[in-house]
Amino acid sequence: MSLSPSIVERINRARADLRMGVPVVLTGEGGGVLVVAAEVLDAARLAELRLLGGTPVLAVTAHRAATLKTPAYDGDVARLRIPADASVPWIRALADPADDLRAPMKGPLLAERAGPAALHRAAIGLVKSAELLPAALVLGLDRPLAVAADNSLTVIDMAAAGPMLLRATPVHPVVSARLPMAAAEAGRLHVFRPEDGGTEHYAIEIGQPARDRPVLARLHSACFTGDVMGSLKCDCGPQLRAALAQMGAGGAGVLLYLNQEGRGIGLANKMRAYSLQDQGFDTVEANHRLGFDDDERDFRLGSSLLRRMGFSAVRLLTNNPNKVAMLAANGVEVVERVPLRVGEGRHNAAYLATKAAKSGHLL
Ligand SMILES: Nc1nc2c(ncn2[C@@H]2O[C@H](COP(=O)(O)OP(=O)(O)OP(=O)(O)O)[C@@H](O)[C@H]2O)c(=O)[nH]1
Ligand SMILES: [Zn+2]
Repeated sequence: MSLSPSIVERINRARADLRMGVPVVLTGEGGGVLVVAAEVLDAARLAELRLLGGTPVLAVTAHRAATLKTPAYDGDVARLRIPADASVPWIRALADPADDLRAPMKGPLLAERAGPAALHRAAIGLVKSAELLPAALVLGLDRPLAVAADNSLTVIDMAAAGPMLLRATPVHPVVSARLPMAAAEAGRLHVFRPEDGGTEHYAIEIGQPARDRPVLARLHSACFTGDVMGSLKCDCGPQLRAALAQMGAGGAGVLLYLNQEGRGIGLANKMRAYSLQDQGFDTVEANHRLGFDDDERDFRLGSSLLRRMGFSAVRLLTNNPNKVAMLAANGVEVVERVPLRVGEGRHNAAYLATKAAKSGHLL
């Protein structure tokens, strides 16, 4: 076995680089490109990047391009040309909708149509998976490997990385220990670690549920604001507590606490979405203006964890039919959907109505 990092490990290293503002080199169809996450771009790096020659573009999603009133010629992606005199705040404003209403962008923005966009799409995928705004400054390189070597940059070969990014990351148990809780004294917390070095996820097992019968289960996505701070903007905190209480009362259950904050966009982006909601956009529109899909979660994770724990059938506490469908599609039978309607109030009524109207949540 080699001591050098595998492709999966290099992808994770690239995520860390991108979060710090360090460029990453992607190679594949169309040669090679240098990528910097727009959110953390600074003037010094932009100046260095310009010295390499060529015209950088900002790769954004079609959702963000629609907000910027620019056509997305590459389907789900648009490549916006960055003028030679563009400043860092100007580039950031293309990526970040915070000031869209106060200072509408001065157009017209020019989008590239020629050439492949596969590496641009990959760049967006990488910055997104690093929980940054989905926008990347991308510069085509004539000699990508030489630029990477000269500057000690991480290189990701997309031919090797692509399949890795598409598959569900395997998760492995790390430790478990007894955890008596107010809702259930017979609790146990299991920690699972993904193989790609990403965030750990937790399972709370209540009682000793039989593995050969459907278990009362909940897939709960992390919500720091609701679960911990008691936010009234969503129903997550009351749902978490009600699910544990129901499992405690019945003597058995399993609650997966999945670290997919903000439907998979991370807390910083969720707070950006909240700020847009204060400007009048609903939860789905806010995600789109930021450049995200409505829901960026990978629900395959829930089925992997359940199967890893030996469960193959569940009675699922949820109002979200996508969770039911994704479990079924990934080898966990949902014998019953158990509705979980709690915590509705003045501050979250519109949020819940939008989820029902636009995201298919059941009332
Ligand atoms: N992006 C975004 N995420 C939000 C917002 N409000 C809550 N969330 C996140 O939405 C997720 C809600 O998770 P869950 O309660 O497990 O899922 P759900 O899709 O509502 O389905 P059920 O509760 O099972 O019916 C959490 O990750 C929250 O952090 C919002 O306005 N924007
Ligand atoms: Zn919440």
